[in-house]
Amino acid sequence: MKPQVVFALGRPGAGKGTQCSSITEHCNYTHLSAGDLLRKERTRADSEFSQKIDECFKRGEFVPGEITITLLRQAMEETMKNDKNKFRFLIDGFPPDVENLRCWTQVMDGEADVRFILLFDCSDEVSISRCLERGKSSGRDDDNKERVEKRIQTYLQSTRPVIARYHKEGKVRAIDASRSVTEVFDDVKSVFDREG
Ligand SMILES: Nc1ncnc2c1ncn2[C@H]1C[C@H](O)[C@@H](COP(=O)(O)OP(=O)(O)OP(=O)(O)O)O1
Ligand SMILES: Nc1ncnc2c1ncn2[C@H]1C[C@H](O)[C@@H](COP(=O)(O)O)O1
Ligand SMILES: [Mg+2]
Repeated sequence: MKPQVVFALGRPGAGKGTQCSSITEHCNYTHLSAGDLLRKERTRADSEFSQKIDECFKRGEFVPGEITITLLRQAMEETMKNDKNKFRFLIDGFPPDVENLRCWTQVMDGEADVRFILLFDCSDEVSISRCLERGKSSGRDDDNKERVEKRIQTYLQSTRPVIARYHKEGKVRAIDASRSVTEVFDDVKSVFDREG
């Protein structure tokens, strides 16, 4: 089966990771977080990509699409090799910019279908307050006010153009992510029920 992909995008702390975990429990989707795959690869001593990933993270730049897509592709192939029924993927935090989107289109068009984009919509205030709260226990070095504000600016400048492109194709399913986890998930479930 050709992989069926849903991208989850939204401001930092919008709840992408939280909702994606629930989706995998209720629907037959495998959750892949681009950020988590990159953070893991960054620490692998034998990785051909770790140095480049480290440089990009330190500079606050996005890792080139070639690397991120290689990791996503490996994760998808591994999942499908273990269970051929697992061909539905929920990819969280990707594509973060038009360069990564261009690369995805070049490499993956024909190999995977992008079904729709789940857009978790919330204000800057909600984004900041959730990241700061998460920062009390997450251990993530980007969960502080300065870095979150910078990540919001990057989201607006770099990720919004990606969303605009998918919007033109009628593929964006926007959800008000500022409500409670359960209320947001009710809407998420409705989207998956409708889209199949
Ligand atoms: N609807 C919600 N209401 C209140 N808190 C929430 C909600 N959804 C998630 N949270 C909490 C859980 C986390 O501590 C924090 C951020 O959620 P998380 O799912 O990690 O966001 P995210 O994956 O979109 O952020 P990032 O892009 O930074 O990884 O907010
Ligand atoms: N190419 C990339 N795709 C997604 N995320 C990337 C990429 N290059 C660097 N990153 C960084 C940006 C953020 O620091 C994290 C995103 O992780 P998240 O858990 O979604 O906040 O990864
Ligand atoms: Mg996340």
